[in-house]
Order: sequence, then C-alpha cells, then structure tokens
Amino acid sequence: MLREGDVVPRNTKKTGRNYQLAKQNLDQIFDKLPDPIFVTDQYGNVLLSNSTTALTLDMSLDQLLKSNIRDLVNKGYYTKSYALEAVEKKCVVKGELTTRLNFKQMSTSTPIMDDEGNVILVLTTGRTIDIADKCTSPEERELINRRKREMEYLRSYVLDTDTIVAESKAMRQLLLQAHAVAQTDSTVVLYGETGSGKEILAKYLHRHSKRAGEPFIAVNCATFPEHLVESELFGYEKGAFTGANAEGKIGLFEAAHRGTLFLDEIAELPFSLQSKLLRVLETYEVRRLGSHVDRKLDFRLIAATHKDLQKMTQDGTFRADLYYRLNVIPIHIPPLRDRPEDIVALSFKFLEDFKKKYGPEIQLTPDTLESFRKYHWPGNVRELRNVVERLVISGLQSDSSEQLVLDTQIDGIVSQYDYFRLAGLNGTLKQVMRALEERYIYQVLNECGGRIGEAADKLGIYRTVLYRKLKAFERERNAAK
Ligand SMILES: Nc1ncnc2c1ncn2[C@@H]1O[C@H](COP(=O)(O)OP(=O)(O)OP(=O)(O)O)[C@@H](O)[C@H]1O
Repeated sequence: MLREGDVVPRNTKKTGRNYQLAKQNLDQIFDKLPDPIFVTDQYGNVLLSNSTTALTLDMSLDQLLKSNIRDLVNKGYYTKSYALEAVEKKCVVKGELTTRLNFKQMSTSTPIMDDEGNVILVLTTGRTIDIADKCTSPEERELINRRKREMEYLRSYVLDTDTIVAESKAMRQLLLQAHAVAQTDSTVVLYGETGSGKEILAKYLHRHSKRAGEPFIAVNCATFPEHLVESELFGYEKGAFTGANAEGKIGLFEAAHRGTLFLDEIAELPFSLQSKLLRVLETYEVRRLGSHVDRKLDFRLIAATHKDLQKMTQDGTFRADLYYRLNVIPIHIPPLRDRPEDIVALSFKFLEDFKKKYGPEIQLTPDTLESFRKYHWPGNVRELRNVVERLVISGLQSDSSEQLVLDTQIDGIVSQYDYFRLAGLNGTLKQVMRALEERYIYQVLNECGGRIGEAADKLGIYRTVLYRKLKAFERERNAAK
C-alpha cells in the first residue's frame, strides 16, 4: 500500500515489469470484462475473446476461440457482423445486432491497420441494449427480463468462480506459483485443511490452463462407498454387474477426457484402487468394468488431501509408488488462521457477496474483525463464509448483541437469554433444526481442531456422512443465491 511521501513510478516507458505483466495476462484481462469483446483477424477468425461473449452465443469460450465470425453469422449465432464490415470499409463501424440467445447489442468494430494501411486485426466490443422497456406485451417483457437475469447470473458466475482472495504474502506467492503451474500438464497435489480452498484452487488451475474450455470433473473419494468407487471412476459396460445401469455407464476418468480430473480426499481412496489409479496414470488408458478394450485418455490430474500422504506411505496406508507419481507438484495451502490479512479481505468479500444477495446495509465493526482475526477457524474459509452469512442474515451489527452471537459461534458460550433471536434462528422447525445442526457441527469441528475423523466420532456419524453434510451446507447456500 502507498503511503504519503512514497514515490510512485511513472508510466513513461512501456518496458517495465508491470507492463509486461499486463501484456502477458491479456487473456485474463479480457475475461474479466463484463461486456462482450473479441478480436478477429482480417479473415474473421476469432483470436481473443471472453466468457461473456461466449455466454451470449450459448457456446463455450473454447468453441468461440476456434470459430470464424462469417461462420457464426451463417449459422445464426449473430444476425450480422460489423467486424467483417470494418475489414471491408477500413473504418470504425457501429450498429445493432442480436445474438443467438436473443441478446440485442450495440456493437462497435474498430480496425487495426499495419503501416501500409491493411487491416490486420479488428477489435469488436458490445453493449447489451435494454430492450425490455421497448416491449409492449407483458409476456415479451417478462421473457426478456428473465433472459437478463439469467445473463446476470451467468456473468457473475463466470467472474466469481475465478475470484480467489489472496491478500497475504503467502497466498500471493501461492497464486503466482499456481499460475505458472497451470501452464504445465504436470500432476498437482493440493494439501490443506478442510475448507482452506483446495477445490477453488483446482478450478483456478483448470481455468488458467490450455484445458480451460474442456470439462473439470471433481470427485470426492471420501464420499463414495468403497464398492462404488471403481465403477464410478472406470465406468462399466452393459450388464457388467447386478444392479448396474442396463445401458452401461461412462466413468469419471473418461468424462474428464481432454480436461482436468480433480480427485479430492485422495488419501481416502481404497488401497485396492490405488494400484489401479497408478496404472491409469502410467498408461493413460482405462478399461471399463466388463470390457476388454482399453481407451486412451488425455486428462490432467489434480489431487487434494488434508492428510500427510508421505507419512501415510510410511505407515503403509498409502502406496509409495502412487505417492511419487502424484506428488510431482505439491502445493500447500496454509490454514486461514495463519493468514490474518486474508481473514479480513475474505470477510469483506463475503460481506459484499451477501449484501448483494440479502440487501441489508451492514458493516463489519473493527471489534468483529479483530475477533475474526483471533479466532482459530477450524473450518477455514468455508466457516468464515458461513459466519459472515449468518451475520448478514441476522442483521445484528454494531451493537452488543452482535458480539454475543460471535462469542456463541467462536467460544461456544451459549447464552440462554433470547438465544434463538440473537442467533438468527427462525423459520420452520426444519429450517431451525438444519441451522442448529450446521452450527453444532462447526462447534464440534472447532473443538477437534478441524480433525474430521475425530469430529465425526464425537458426533457419532461416519466421516463420509460428515463430509457430505459439510458439502450439502455449502450447496444449499449456493442454491439459495
Ligand atoms: N482464497 C479464497 N478466496 C475466495 N473464496 C475462497 C477462498 N478459499 C476458499 N474459498 C471459498 O471457501 C469455500 C471452501 O473452499 P473449497 O471448497 O475450495 O475448500 P476445500 O479445501 O476444497 O474444502 P474440503 O477439504 O472440505 O473439500 C468455497 O465456497 C470457496 O469458494
């Protein structure tokens, strides 16, 4: 951060490191733009674009980047192309067009010329026109408004999934490392406590890799019953075993073909399957259960765990050969309590997210933030997100009762006085029971220092059930957005 008296380097020469950084990250800069944008060559081939453009056309960014504008017009993705007109006329061309998903846009195409005045590139930007107001019939207006809401949702989805808060030095370095690693095809193991951000980082690696337009398949090895893991991973042929789907089923390895396979909780993979996984990673061939044919696949593997895999190899619970095959690039995500700068930045991010969703004017007081910084966060970022959401919902801010709620959350001191109101518990019995269940689970996790197995024992449930519940809490919140 700049302080008074600091000398700000002036932007006189376009040779500095930051300029190079900006140039190198042009793809990302494009992708952050909330409006459609693309660059084509003189033949109409799309060279650069962003996810928003792809969304208005109902296609993936990768598909778009392999397309030609003339073909897109011929196939009805656009009603017309100003980019092609700009090549012909050699001047800026503007006008309205409609995309396949019925988005009306004001499009501006600007040609970029070489020294001899030949068009070499065309930059096209679009602004979605608010046509809802011009519609007369209520049905038409409703349809368009619905499309707009869908578009807003997709747009925020595209932008939000990419947002990794990295304010602490440790996380910044980690993201730099991740960015470099994303460009390679090496196997990565993400180590970190539950809720510390392994999956969001795996998605980041995928989105910044050459596989970005292909599938990202996430599999939690702890949530499959042992007898199902093999058929889920490898798939099976028709009638391979009793109870199998009559049509057969494609496995998750195959589903990840050309993309990224994310194996979460890899330490929970049954020992018998570890050697099978190793074989796949050595040959990149899989054979469905009940089949005699090996299928050649191409995917990148990212694994994650909160356990010490190396120690497990010494204990004999994890195959050493698989460990060495997986552990090509280990990335360790520090627990949230070790990066207080992120606690604060994440709190603000989540507060903003939830304010958009729930709308109340709410602020985090310095006391709240201080108590956040001091807290142990056994459930890491996921738990912080939950706490901020509860705070926003209960609307308890800048008075003494808010501190009580936080104390309740953080130190397990339950005040009997008007507990339900202060804790923001209301609604149907089912809703209150669910909220209490979630809170209790996090309290026990806290008492167990974040150790899932121990917490599950204490709660009297299987660890797989506990995982499922934690994921379900998150899913429900996402669905409620
Ligand atoms: N640095 C971060 N910036 C923004 N959001 C984050 C960050 N880290 C984690 N989150 C959010 O916190 C929640 C938990 O993260 P995630 O699912 O990636 O954790 P995990 O380590 O994979 O958890 P588990 O071990 O339980 O599978 C998600 O909602 C995720 O989006």
